[in-house]
Amino acid sequence: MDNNLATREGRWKHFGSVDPIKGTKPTEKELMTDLQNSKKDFLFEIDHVGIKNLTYPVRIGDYQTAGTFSLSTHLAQDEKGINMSRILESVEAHYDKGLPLDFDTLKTVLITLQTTMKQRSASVDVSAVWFFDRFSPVTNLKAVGHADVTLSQTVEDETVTEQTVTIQAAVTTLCPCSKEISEYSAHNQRGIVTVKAMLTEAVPDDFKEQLLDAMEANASSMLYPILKRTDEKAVTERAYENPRFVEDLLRLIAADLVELPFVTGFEIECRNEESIHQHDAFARLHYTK
Ligand SMILES: Nc1nc2c(ncn2[C@@H]2O[C@H](COP(=O)(O)OP(=O)(O)OP(=O)(O)O)[C@@H](O)[C@H]2O)c(=O)[nH]1
Repeated sequence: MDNNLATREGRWKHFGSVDPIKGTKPTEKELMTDLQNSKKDFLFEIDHVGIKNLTYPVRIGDYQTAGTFSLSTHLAQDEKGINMSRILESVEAHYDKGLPLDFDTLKTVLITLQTTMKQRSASVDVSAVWFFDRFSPVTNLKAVGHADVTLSQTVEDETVTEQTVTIQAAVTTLCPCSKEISEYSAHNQRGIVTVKAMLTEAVPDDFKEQLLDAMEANASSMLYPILKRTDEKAVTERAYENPRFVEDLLRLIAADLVELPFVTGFEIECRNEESIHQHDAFARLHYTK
């Protein structure tokens, strides 16, 4: 074998790598131009500038999961750019085996971000799969269920000005019309429920659980990871006893959300993946208290 191929460096050169040139630009940070910090009239202030699609570990309860982050700040008219590296530094400052995915932690991240960027507002959206313990209805066997969750928050001058949570979960709906007109049986389907709730700044620790309960308890049946025969009988009969049109489910969830004191408004969409059609049925409403 060619001696040059016995080392990495030799192989790299063999495959076309070349030595770095002796450059003329500074290599020490203090001597580098800080273009982002240029000050003059740049025509417009910017509402949001930052990063998207950042994947970073988050913790929800006992489970660690992957969060997809968007983080941004305001930018004044006389500043050319933000120091983007400080966004990750602000997240890292509050990292503890994953970033705890709750509004208190997000607020501390945003205040760190706003302060280090010297801007008047900062915003975050984090989407993650929310894993939780789910027990089968009769045999009480534990397994892991999941829903999709997005937490969004904006702070201005260290005050929370906007806070929302979006939860998407799947349920069973059994068709009331089918039950009514058929000699036996009724078709059912998987319903996808999405709730975006506008929240007061103070929320109870179990705010996600309360919202998910409104979404699932009002369906014909909720979904379970493990079902033994006794569970399956209970789930099947529960669905037959609680038939729901897509409109029924939407309105019943809305009625529960109106009663939650920490919810100031909401948007709900229910979409049924129809089992007797190739299309889906859907209903959507928004409500401000
Ligand atoms: N402002 C801005 N930065 C960008 C953009 N795209 C990439 N960057 C990155 O921003 C990084 C520089 O981050 P800064 O935080 O400004 O680095 P720095 O000035 O050494 O950091 P400080 O010591 O905190 O001031 C570079 O590595 C760029 O890759 C962009 O469109 N706008």
